[in-house]
Amino acid sequence: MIEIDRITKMYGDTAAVDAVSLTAESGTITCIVGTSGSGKTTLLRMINRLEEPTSGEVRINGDSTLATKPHLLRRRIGYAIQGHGLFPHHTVGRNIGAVPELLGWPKDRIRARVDELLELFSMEPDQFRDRYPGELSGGQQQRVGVARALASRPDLLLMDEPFGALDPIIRARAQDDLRRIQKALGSTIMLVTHDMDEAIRLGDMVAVMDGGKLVQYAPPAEIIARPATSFVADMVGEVERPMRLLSLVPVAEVVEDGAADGEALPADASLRDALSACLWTGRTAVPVTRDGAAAGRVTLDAIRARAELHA
Ligand SMILES: Nc1ncnc2c1ncn2[C@@H]1O[C@H](COP(=O)(O)OP(=O)(O)OP(=O)(O)O)[C@@H](O)[C@H]1O
Repeated sequence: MIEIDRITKMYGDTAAVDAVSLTAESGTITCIVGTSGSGKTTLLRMINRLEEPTSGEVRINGDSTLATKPHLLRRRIGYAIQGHGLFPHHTVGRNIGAVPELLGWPKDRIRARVDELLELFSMEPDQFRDRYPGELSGGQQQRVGVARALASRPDLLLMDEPFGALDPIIRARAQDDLRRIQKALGSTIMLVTHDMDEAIRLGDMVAVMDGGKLVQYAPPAEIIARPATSFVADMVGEVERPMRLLSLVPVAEVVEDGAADGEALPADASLRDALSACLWTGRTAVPVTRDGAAAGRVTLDAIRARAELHA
């Protein structure tokens, strides 16, 4: 569990981060979202003490980060930034194994971990282990950067706009990969982004920052349905709220008995996908499959009911 307790950073008379408190459960993703200058990066960098707080503290599994020397703390906390920061003259394998090497892991354990991570990130170890960063695409470099941050099984992974440099299609894939890998490894992640879509898509919890203050800390569905301030509402975007709500609900939640014509959707597709399928085919229901077998249908009425605000 990560507890951020009234943490503040002053630059002169200005609070870049103003008494922010939040608790993140282990094994979850927390997305910190806000406009430029709202204090997101400063908040993130106070967690691994790249910035020292003016006041307040952070506890990781109950221990204050102030009790550990910063360089030792940073070995327990992974850090991935936009542009990945790989060592250009080291192979992919050495890049990923950098922190385990610092921690003195035996060579065969490092090698096994590097291969395990490459496989998780869908990069064939034999093909990629000995390449140099310059021989990879931008998306592959970014994956190696995240793999490196995860290599020592850190208590916590901090990510600052990790997908900022990727084009939209690769970015969506990178987000899906991160979600899958986070679930597989049970990692705890805090991720900074200025993109509300990314925060909603990735976060178990979303922390919205404005002018150094935490203005809302809630699950994505609540941020969309009940924005705490007009700033949060603006970030969510009024017109897009119904579509955003639909994108959070799997078809499985509203599937009903019965048949429908047309191409079936898997039960883990979102209601946004189902709506799109209905509109595109001009039908009022789409069939649903689970593990390849027919599982019923989802109707336009059921989708509509979930897109309306019940606030
Ligand atoms: N070293 C510093 N000295 C003085 N002011 C600083 C310093 N670092 C950050 N600030 C100020 O603190 C505020 C918060 O900055 P921060 O980088 O945390 O914002 P951010 O939300 O991450 O923005 P961005 O998305 O643009 O990176 C800004 O007003 C910034 O100018």
